[in-house]
Amino acid sequence: MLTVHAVSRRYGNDLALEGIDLSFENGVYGLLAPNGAGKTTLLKMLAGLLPPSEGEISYEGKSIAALDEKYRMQLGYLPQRFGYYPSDTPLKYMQYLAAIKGMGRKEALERSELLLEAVALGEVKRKKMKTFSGGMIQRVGIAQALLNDPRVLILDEPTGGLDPKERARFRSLLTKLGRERIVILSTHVVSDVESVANEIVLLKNGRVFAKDKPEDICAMLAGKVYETKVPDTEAEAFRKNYPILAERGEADGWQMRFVSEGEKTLPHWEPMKPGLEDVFLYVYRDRERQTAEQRLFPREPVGVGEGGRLR
Ligand SMILES: Nc1ncnc2c1ncn2[C@@H]1O[C@H](COP(=O)(O)OP(=O)(O)OP(=O)(O)O)[C@@H](O)[C@H]1O
Repeated sequence: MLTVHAVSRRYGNDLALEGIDLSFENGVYGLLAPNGAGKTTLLKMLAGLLPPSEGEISYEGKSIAALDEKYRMQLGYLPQRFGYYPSDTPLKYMQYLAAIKGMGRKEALERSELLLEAVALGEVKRKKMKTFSGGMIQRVGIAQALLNDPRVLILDEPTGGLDPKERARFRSLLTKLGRERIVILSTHVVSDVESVANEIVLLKNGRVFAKDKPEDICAMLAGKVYETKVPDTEAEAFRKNYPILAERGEADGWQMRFVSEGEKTLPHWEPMKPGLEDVFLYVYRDRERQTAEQRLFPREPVGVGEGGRLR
């Protein structure tokens, strides 16, 4: 088990994270928050690359700072940006990293080939990485994080640059990996983790806002999400009264998806099952930005989001 106990992290006088308590067992954990919320800071501390300003992180009951090398042997880490030589092939790059980790030549070659196959780069393993797309590079990053068959796998925004097919393949790889290790990944894209994470961690204002199964996180908004058609003349007032999760401009008004905290409902409000994206949008709603946006684009349709959902 990996535990975070009363951890805070400062940068100068700024407190990026405060009083973080978390524990992770085998499974997939999605660390979900908008940019700048402290995801990278938390992951770097979990990877032992950044010391907490206060508190302690321990693995199997021992401080990771004290375990040091022993912890690193159990750890796989994919940083947000990783360094490689563009003229290297993925196979050469993997073998080089395997050598650094102390693997013998034969084992390094076998393991590198196996992992490159697993991320569907087997056919291009001897091609120079400078010819690769962003998604292919990201898959090399995922493969290298698995070189030492880690018990703890930490991935910082691993799906950046992946196309929808690559994302789907990555999600199925995650599910397999999470069966026998701790997998923690950060993202600000809800659909990356909604279907595969055993638990979601939401960070807000430098603290843990929630840590729960996706369905229990969604239950936070149970009975509070509705959709309705609002005529143009009433749209402005409606937006002021209710947090809007999504809206779409149509010929006869606005199709609004919104949250109502009150007991009172209207007959033409259609109750909706809340999804993780609804909770994300609600928890991280930014009233000032929404107001400014509405002033700038008062009648612009917002469009349809991923998966055909309104945004
Ligand atoms: N080295 C640093 N020096 C000063 N402030 C930092 C440093 N690293 C991060 N911060 C600040 O700490 C806060 C959290 O940043 P962090 O990078 O952890 O967030 P994040 O959720 O990972 O965002 P992103 O996805 O954009 O990387 C931000 O306000 C950021 O400006």
